[in-house]
Amino acid sequence: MKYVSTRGQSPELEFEDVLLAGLARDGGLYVPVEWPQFSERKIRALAGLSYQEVAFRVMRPFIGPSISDAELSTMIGEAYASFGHKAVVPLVQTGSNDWLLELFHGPTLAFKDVAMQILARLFDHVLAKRGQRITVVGATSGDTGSAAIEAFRGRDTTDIFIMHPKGRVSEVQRRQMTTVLDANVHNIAIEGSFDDCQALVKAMFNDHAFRDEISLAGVNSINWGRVMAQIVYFFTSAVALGAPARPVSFSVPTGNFGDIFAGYVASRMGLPISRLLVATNQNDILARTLHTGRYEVGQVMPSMSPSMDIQVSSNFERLVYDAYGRDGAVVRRLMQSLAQSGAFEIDALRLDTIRTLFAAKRVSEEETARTIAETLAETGELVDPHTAVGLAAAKAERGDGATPMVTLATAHPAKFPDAVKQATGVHPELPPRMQDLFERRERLDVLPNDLQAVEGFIRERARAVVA
Ligand SMILES: Cc1ncc(COP(=O)(O)O)c(C=O)c1O
Ligand SMILES: N[C@@H](CCOP(=O)(O)O)C(=O)O
Repeated sequence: MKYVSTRGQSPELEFEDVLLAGLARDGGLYVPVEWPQFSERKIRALAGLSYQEVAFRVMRPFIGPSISDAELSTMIGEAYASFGHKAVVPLVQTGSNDWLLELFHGPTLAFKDVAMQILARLFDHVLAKRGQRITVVGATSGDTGSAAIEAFRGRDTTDIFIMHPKGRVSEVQRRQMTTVLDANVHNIAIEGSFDDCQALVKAMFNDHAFRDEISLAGVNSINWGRVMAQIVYFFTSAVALGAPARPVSFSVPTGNFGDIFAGYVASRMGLPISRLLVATNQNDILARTLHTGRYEVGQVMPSMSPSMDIQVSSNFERLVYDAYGRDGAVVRRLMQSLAQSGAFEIDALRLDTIRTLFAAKRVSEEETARTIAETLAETGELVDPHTAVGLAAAKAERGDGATPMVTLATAHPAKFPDAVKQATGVHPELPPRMQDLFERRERLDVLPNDLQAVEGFIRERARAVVA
């Protein structure tokens, strides 16, 4: 499989190079040149397989022959061995045709573990083969960072620098990152928002001299490997609910558009998905875009679902690229407009195409709190605020209920204890292995939202620096 940049001005790359490249050198995001196709027969054959077996079959077509079947199987087996549930991502029924897909049974209690655990192993495999070291730099609103740190800690091939917005992640999220004291782990609290952190990552990728000097790599969902691994659970859950014979809808709590884009890819691969519901909190740029066609960046408003406090939603570029017939020149023009004026317009024709699969709903803070309380009362499930955003959107948009509606439960409630306690009076407990999280020592550095300052800090500490 070859990969192209959404901006059309970078050379085509093979999987292993895309994995290490992160952002394309023209500023675009990599996507496969074509979507692998799963016929009805091939989808039917997934029924009854383990999560690991489905993961192998879904990811295999995206990964080149340089990684053998045996190597890939081993990596998948190791990646999911640490999950706290045998099904890896269990489906829980919450209504007559309503389901929660629990994606939080990994080591750091959020859906990011599903991709990050395999991504780190793929990185290690490729780097060991090439005798190469890299410097991973990531931006987080709380969950990507902890999952990445957990997956990459102690690895010889990698230094990892994670930037989070100072004071804007939950205390559990912060401590999950800052109490990991391995020498290759570096936490930076940026004086700014998640969007500032993400803009810094992109600016570092676009600073080609710096990028080459430190062998920069990315683990945010700009990295195709992240999206690829997230496609798997759309397949496992849809097949469990009757696909290919029966279409399924998904409500996806959305920020950076990576998770829901994985659902879109599953649909392009042949999985019968009836609706993909973009569920946003009050930071509703995506809901506004799907309603009006105008993608316009506003001020980030802190919310009780802080991991989705995002205005610049990276992966939307991948959807725009497809919607415009994979025309890199159009994407370049739209992204230039975004950089210059903070907005771009999608024309009516493309918007209609997007709306054939996607719908969107903004969920207020009040609705989120109410949904956490109602879900506990009606189903006995304690859900986190991000999942509650998905549930509230699903309830509002589910129509006559004839199609199964799967809401992605993206984080464990114990990551956001204050919001959950306030809504329900119940304090969600961390699993026993994390009970001492609040007693562990923290290590982090605070830096201004300034590219030079951050690059200087990384240059000083990264071991992959070319002298
Ligand atoms: C708990 C949680 N839910 C939902 C999201 C949104 O996912 P995405 O950014 O892939 O849209 C995030 C972060 O991105 C998250 O951490
Ligand atoms: N919500 C995310 C933000 C980064 O998203 P990513 O999927 O692009 O890594 C987080 O928790 O950090």
